[in-house]
Order: sequence, then structure tokens, then C-alpha cells
Amino acid sequence: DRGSVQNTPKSYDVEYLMPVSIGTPSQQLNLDLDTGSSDLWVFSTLLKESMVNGQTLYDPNASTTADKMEGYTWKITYGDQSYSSGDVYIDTVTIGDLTVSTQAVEAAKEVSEEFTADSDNDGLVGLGFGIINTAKPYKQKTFFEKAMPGLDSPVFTADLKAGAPGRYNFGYIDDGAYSGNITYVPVNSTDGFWRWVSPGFQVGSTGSFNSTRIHGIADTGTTLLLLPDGVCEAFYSQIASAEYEPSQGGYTFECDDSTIPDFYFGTGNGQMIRIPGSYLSYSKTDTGSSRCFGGMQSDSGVGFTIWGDIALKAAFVVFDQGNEQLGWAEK
Ligand SMILES: Cc1cc(CN)n(C)n1
Repeated sequence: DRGSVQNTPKSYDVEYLMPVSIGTPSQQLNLDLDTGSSDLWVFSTLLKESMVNGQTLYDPNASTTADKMEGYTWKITYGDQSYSSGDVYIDTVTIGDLTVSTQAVEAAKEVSEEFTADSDNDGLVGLGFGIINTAKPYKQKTFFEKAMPGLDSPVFTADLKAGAPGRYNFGYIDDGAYSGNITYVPVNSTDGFWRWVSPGFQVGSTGSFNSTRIHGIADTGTTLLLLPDGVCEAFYSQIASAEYEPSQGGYTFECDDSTIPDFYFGTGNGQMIRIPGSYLSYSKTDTGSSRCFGGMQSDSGVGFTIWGDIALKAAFVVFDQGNEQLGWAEK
């Protein structure tokens, strides 16, 4: 079996949403596929109205295939301190023509203000590893873990684009979606993340390669590229107007600064992925400001590197759960 679904970026590529059908008759919600967490949770009719602001709500009572898991609850807090919690149902879930008939659907009873404010986002599909699912008394499998045994190949792929729709594929690799070769690197899933080691980086097409192992996670649910301080300093030292602005919470530079270099990260076997300089200017710091917030920021607040959407949209990425490896290709 296999599946394929289009993803669509919100403004500034802050997140990528995909249509997901839940229940019978099907209820379509727009969800954020997040490889940095492992709960499938949705806005639901269990929420107080004050927590809802335009989102589509999953109504388990309107689904003939929904079964409440009595006594089960879930609660998740993300790296950006946003959170949600609620009850657990089993229901049928379809993503891109791929159906899991007994998926744990975590129905929200409470969401933090960040989620309430994000009216286009109806919830998340966590495609990290199930060991960090938050359901109690027993953790639940991710959508991919439930689908994997029936797939042609135990992989899903992420093709995120800058300012344009891309695609998530399940169970196969579309050889037309990338150029050159796919370089595979081992994944350590002990912490439930797609954690891998990059051999190093290079700033600019004429810069030298810095062989320094960078331990980090591939996270479709994080917008920016969060790297060690030394790497950020090497990058921003090449941008004339760049400076670290604590009041803005990170590195900024003049939006019209023409010296923003490309950033390359190693994946292995000498292969590198090139992130165009244009991807590394995220947004104006404030309306009317001449300064822009960098797409690359320090990972010091998090404690490990996060290869978020800024990096992922420069590549075709294979999440190979069957072999616990990540594949990286240019496109
Ligand atoms: C809601 C959400 C998801 C993620 C990445 N895993 N963050 C940082 N916030």
C-alpha cells in the first residue's frame, strides 16, 4: 500500500498543512505533520468555545466508527512551550488515500493560546517514534507505525517547498522528486526523534568545509534552523549588517543586505545540501522595519540542533523507519 498528499505552506512557510480525513462519514481537517513529536491530536467539539478561533473541530459523536478509550488522557508540551491535552478515541484516519482503520485520535479538551490563535491549523500528526507518545495509561502508535506493516516500503518522504505546495509520500520513494543520489545516515530513535549526525558545514560556495559533527533532529514541525552557536557565528560573520539582537530574540540583518551567503550542511559520503541564502532571511523583525530575522538561530535554548523547515525545504528527505535511517537528496 502507499499514499501521497499535498502539503501547503502558510505565510512565511511558518508551517505546512495537509488535509486528513477522520471518522465515518469522513471529517476533513487540515493538520501539521510534525516529525518532532508523536501524538496525533485534533481540535474537537470537546473544547470550550473560548479556545476555538475558526478551526475545524473533530466531533467523535458524529462518527459511527469512533470508539472512546475510557480512562485514557493525553497532554503534550512542545519546545516553544505551546501545549494541548484531552481524551483519546480510536477512529479511522486517511491521509493521501492511505487509511489506518484503528488510529488513536487524541481529541483536544484544552489548547494553549498559540494554537487558538492559529486558525488554519486543526491539529498535528506526530510522526516521530511512538515511544514519546503522551497517551496514558498506555502510549499509542503513530499513524505511520500503524500503517507501516502494509506499506510497499517502510518509509515516508517529505518534500517541502519555499512558498509553494509540496508533498508527503507514504510507502514509496518518488525518484522524480529529487536530483542526484540519496545519502542515507543512521538515526538514533532512543529519544523518540529522528536524530542524526551531520559531519559538518560550509558557509558560501567558496567557503571551506568545517568538519564538526552536528547532532540534531529532522523536525518538520519546527519553522527555523536551530544550530550550535559556533555555526551561527561562522555564518553571520559573513553578513555585513548582521548582529545578535537580544530584544528581537536572535540574529537580525538588513533585509536588503546582499551578502547573505548560501549555507551547506554535510549529510555523509561527501554530499552536502545547499540552503540558498534567500531561505535564510525569515521575515521583517517588525512592520516597516528595514531589518530581517534570520532563518538560522542558535540552538542554545533547546540543547540540541533542530533541522527545521528552513533546512528541510532545501532537500528531499526520506524518513526510513524500517531501517532507522534518514535519506537526504538535493532537488
Ligand atoms: C506545535 C509545535 C511543534 C513543534 C516541533 N515539534 N514545535 C516547536 N511546536
